Parts: sequence; C-alpha cells; structure tokens
Amino acid sequence: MPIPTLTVVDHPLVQHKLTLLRKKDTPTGRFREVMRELSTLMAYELTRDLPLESFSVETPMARFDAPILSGKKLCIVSIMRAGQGILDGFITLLPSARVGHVGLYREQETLTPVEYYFKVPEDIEERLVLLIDPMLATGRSAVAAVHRLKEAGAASIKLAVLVAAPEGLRTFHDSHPDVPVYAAAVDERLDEQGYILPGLGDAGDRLYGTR
Ligand SMILES: O=P(O)(O)OC[C@H]1O[C@H](OP(=O)(O)OP(=O)(O)O)[C@H](O)[C@@H]1O
Ligand SMILES: O=c1cc[nH]c(=O)[nH]1
Ligand SMILES: [Mg+2]
Repeated sequence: MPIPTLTVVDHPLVQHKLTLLRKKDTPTGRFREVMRELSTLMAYELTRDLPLESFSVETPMARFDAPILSGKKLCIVSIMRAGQGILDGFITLLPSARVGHVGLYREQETLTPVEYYFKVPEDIEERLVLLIDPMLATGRSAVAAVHRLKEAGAASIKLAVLVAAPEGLRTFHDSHPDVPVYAAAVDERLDEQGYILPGLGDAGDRLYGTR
C-alpha cells in the first residue's frame, strides 16, 4: 500500500495570498485575482519533481545540452465550479497541458457530491493528472472526482487544494492512498454544515458573487 503524502506549501507568498483570500472583506474581483496568483505558485510546487532530459540547443553563443521537460504529458482537471478559480494559473505555467472538467456540487443537507459534468481527454491514461479544487472539506468531492478519473483510465494523479480540513484529508487518503495531496494550509476542523474553520467561506460563491 503506498504511503499517503501531504505537502503543505509554506512559501511566504503562498501564505500571504491565502490570508488575503481568507479576509471576509476581500471583494469578488480581488478574490478572483489573488486566487489566480496563488494558483501559479501552487502549480510551481506541483511540478517541482517533473523529470528533465537533455536537449541540444544552439544559443547565439554556443551549442550545449540544456534541460527540457520529459516524461508524461500533463492534464489539468478542474473540479467545477470553484476549481475554475485556480485553473488559469495552472494553464499559464503549463500552456500545452490538456484540460479536463468534473462538475460536482455538494448536496446541501447530506453533503453528498452530485456529478453534473465529466469530460477528460481520451488519452488520460498516458498523462499525469493535476486535479485542482480550492477546498477539501469532507473530502467526498475529491474522492468522487478521483474515482471517476481512475474509471476513465487515469493512473497517475496529484491533488492540489488551497485549504484542507483534517477530516477531509483522512477520508481522501483512506480512499486514494496513491494520490499525493498538496495544500496551502490545513485548517482546524469542519463546522456542523461541513464548512472549513477558519477556512475562507464558500469558494465558489466568493469567486462568482453568488450565495
Ligand atoms: O470536500 P467536500 O465536503 O466535498 O467539499 C469541497 C467541495 O465544496 C466546494 O464545491 P461546492 O459543492 O460548493 O460547489 P461549487 O464549486 O459549485 O460552489 C469545493 O469547491 C469542493 O468541490
Ligand atoms: O469551507 C468550505 C467547504 C466546502 N466548500 C467551500 O467552498 N468551502
Ligand atoms: Mg460552493
């Protein structure tokens, strides 16, 4: 059984920007902007261990062997809606990655994730999947998304979230011990409605100004 891994991205810029997202009076436009900035930093961390190979390049001065990315191609998969808030930053750093979407919302009473959309590239089994969602609360949405990705053939997946609850991390690791998790923060706990405390509120609502 693989050992579940959790990487908390403790870079000062990540922590500073996350604080801006947490502030309840950060307005929608600014929230969206900061989430995008933060997501480029998360993408940087998630790709830290990508393999490199040598490529012969001619600079204006000389020919030499320079490093380029090798290994599996990438697929970024966003868990809608709130995942869209961190998708742009990932695409900015990884412009040739394919992009997939999983549409999920939590049913309010039971917190059961309900799927309304699923579209991923056909060759997903050949790609490293970077699954993204700002929030991991009960963990059930991420568990369901990974389950669907594995059904579609994905064999290599990393999960990136901004804020995770300890309860959700346990549930996720129990279901998918092979999927490493990257988070900007692990918060205290869930409240009675399944929101993360202290968290940042409802990420989708704050991104899009809904309630
Ligand atoms: O870990 P869980 O308890 O499953 O909760 C986390 C999910 O909740 C939020 O989505 P939400 O259901 O609010 O949908 P939205 O993105 O459309 O707002 C969030 O973006 C996650 O997908
Ligand atoms: O705190 C939470 C929990 C689930 N989804 C959110 O957007 N925020
Ligand atoms: Mg929401």
